[in-house]
Amino acid sequence: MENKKMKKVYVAGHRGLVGSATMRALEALGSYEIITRTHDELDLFDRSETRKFFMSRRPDYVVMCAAKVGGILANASSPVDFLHNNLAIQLSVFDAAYASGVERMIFLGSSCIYPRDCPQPIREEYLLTGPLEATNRPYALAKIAGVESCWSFNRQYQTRYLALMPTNLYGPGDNYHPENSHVLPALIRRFHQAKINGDTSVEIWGSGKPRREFMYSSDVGDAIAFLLGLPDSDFDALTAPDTAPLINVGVGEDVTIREVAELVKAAVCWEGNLVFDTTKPDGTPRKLLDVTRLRNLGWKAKTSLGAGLQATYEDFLRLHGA
Ligand SMILES: NC(=O)C1=CN([C@@H]2O[C@H](COP(=O)(O)OP(=O)(O)OC[C@H]3O[C@@H](n4cnc5c(N)ncnc54)[C@H](OP(=O)(O)O)[C@@H]3O)[C@@H](O)[C@H]2O)C=CC1
Ligand SMILES: C[C@H]1O[C@H](OP(=O)(O)OP(=O)(O)OC[C@H]2O[C@@H](n3cnc4c(=O)[nH]c(N)nc43)[C@H](O)[C@@H]2O)[C@@H](O)[C@@H](O)C1=O
Repeated sequence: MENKKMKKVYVAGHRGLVGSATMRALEALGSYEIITRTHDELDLFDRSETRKFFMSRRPDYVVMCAAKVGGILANASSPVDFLHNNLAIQLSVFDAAYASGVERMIFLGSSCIYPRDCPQPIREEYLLTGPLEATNRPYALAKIAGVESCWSFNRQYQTRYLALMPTNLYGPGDNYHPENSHVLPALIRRFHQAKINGDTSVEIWGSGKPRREFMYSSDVGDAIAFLLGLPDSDFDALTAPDTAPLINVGVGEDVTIREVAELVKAAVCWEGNLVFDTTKPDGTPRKLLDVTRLRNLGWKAKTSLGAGLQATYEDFLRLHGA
């Protein structure tokens, strides 16, 4: 029987929300040799060190989960960091991946790269058809540059780089910072604190009317493992030089922020009133992804919002105490 060499996968940002979910999914498969570096061990801003690492370890595949990431307020208050940090990391990794002959790369974009007011659900071809949402324009532009890098390398050098556009994500090990995090971890923390303190009301940013599509991080990890492991014919078709190499990753349904706040309130078992602070930004009114392309390849998310929230709250309790 043929003894096939295990593919060596470098998961960049393996301790983050998506990176840790990717690690779980790839480790469960048992068919890859996984290599990692913490931020302290390898700062991906450093192009020369990044190139040295790639040339010495020679990964076959790369999953690019390292990025500057944050919620609506973090994006609005540190636009330079969201633009420049992401561009810097991307320049280092694309350069090193090409120089060292990486066979397949999965780059992580985000659903916020699509135009603010584009038709719903959002199809991949709506990219660059209209103005972006102001609260995350710098981050979105950096990520659009990442998609364009994938496509440009595929066109100029016949590489196989694929950009995934995940929807809003949440799950174990998320960032629970009160101001800088995304809505779900922020609300888990705030409702939990209200329960401990015996508070009778909790503040929710914005009007509660924006709609968001939420995906549990283990599902995005599974989607990454699924796409990374596609047969050559399918992966080549997704990354062919004449094709925009991007694919949406979502669950196909969304809820309002008011509805998700009610779900978190129930998961935390807290009784009280929601108070909407309309001095805070709403951001994009809606960004529901069309996931037909991914479903046609044979992948679908498994975790319901209710089950994912319960598991995430249990993880929060483990990390931050009951
Ligand atoms: N979270 C979400 O809702 C969504 C995320 N995405 C995308 O998924 C990807 C992963 O996001 P997520 O897991 O949430 O982010 P996290 O912030 O949880 O993880 C990012 C990881 O990148 C590492 N990192 C950041 N800067 C550097 C650097 N200069 N050198 C080395 N490592 C670095 C971080 O390490 P350290 O903490 O030590 O700095 C961390 O481990 C991103 O590209 C993001 O845009 C897309 C859609 C939604
Ligand atoms: C993943 C995605 O994440 C960001 O975009 P966003 O979807 O707007 O993400 P968010 O989770 O921060 O907010 C979603 C909604 O929820 C409301 N909201 C209520 N109360 C809280 C709250 O307490 N915290 C936060 N953060 N939001 C709250 C908030 O006002 C908004 O209407 C960008 O980084 C973008 O670049 C990106 O990629």
